[in-house]
Amino acid sequence: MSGPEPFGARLRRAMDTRGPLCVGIDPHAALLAEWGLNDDVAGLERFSRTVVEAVADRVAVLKPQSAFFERFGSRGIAVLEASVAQAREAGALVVMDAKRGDIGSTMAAYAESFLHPDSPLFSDALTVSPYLGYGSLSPAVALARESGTGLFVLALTSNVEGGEVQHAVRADGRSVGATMLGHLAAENAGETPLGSFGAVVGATLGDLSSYDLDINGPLLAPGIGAQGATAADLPAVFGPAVRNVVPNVSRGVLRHGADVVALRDAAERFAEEIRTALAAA
Ligand SMILES: O=C(O)c1cc(=O)[nH]c(=O)n1[C@@H]1O[C@H](COP(=O)(O)O)[C@@H](O)[C@H]1O
Repeated sequence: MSGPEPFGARLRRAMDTRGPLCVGIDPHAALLAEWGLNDDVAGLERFSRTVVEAVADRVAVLKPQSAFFERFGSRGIAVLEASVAQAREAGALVVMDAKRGDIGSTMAAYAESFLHPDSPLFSDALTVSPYLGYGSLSPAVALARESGTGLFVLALTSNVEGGEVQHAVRADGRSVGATMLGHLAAENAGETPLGSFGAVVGATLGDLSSYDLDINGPLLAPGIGAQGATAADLPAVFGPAVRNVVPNVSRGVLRHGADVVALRDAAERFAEEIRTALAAA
């Protein structure tokens, strides 16, 4: 019996048809103010609905940042549920950015919250932290395989503080970040056209040629726009793995709101810069 189509295959198709851009839905209080919205549930709802309306029918991936919804408690979560459903309905894949990570039994509950088809927050993929040990993620890996969803595992994050953990060198001489990439390569072995278990690798990190980024899975690359990286940096940072990169832009697009057309144009400019960079790679 064949199960649901795996996330990696669905993502590859979306990237090939729509381009690889991921737009973040990050309703910062400062952005709500810039958009002329109140920092309340109505403002949150309007913000998220506008972003979804502007880009969910054209970009491959939308990535809501759960923290900005959790800030408003249960009513914020209700807005998040609606945003996920609307974005998926419009044909975008949704990566829930909740960065979950815990011991096995609790991890299983986190996984069910986002990756079980019956969950109100069911998403196409979830960001997870492997820093309780990669093996602690195994319930999420198992559920993702079953439900045709994916994971993005924090491997080499875009923030400078990440280095003290991710660049730390283990007794076997490999860095922690490289070890996470190795686990993901094993997870994705033999999958075509692309595995479902991705890594988060910041676009801000400069030359990564000392890392083996060939994990046969997607590389979610935040850091373009507000954090200083550009689309033109992608080939130099990612080398041959650039064709599996899903570049994320949040504030770089969102600061152009509150108008649907302005947001759409901003996303299109980033998408075009990414196309140009990849064509030259
Ligand atoms: O997992 C992530 O998405 C993530 C990982 C990382 O290493 N760095 C990083 O910035 N992010 C997220 O990516 C988004 C970046 O937003 P902007 O800097 O506004 O484009 C935020 O939602 C961050 O939480």
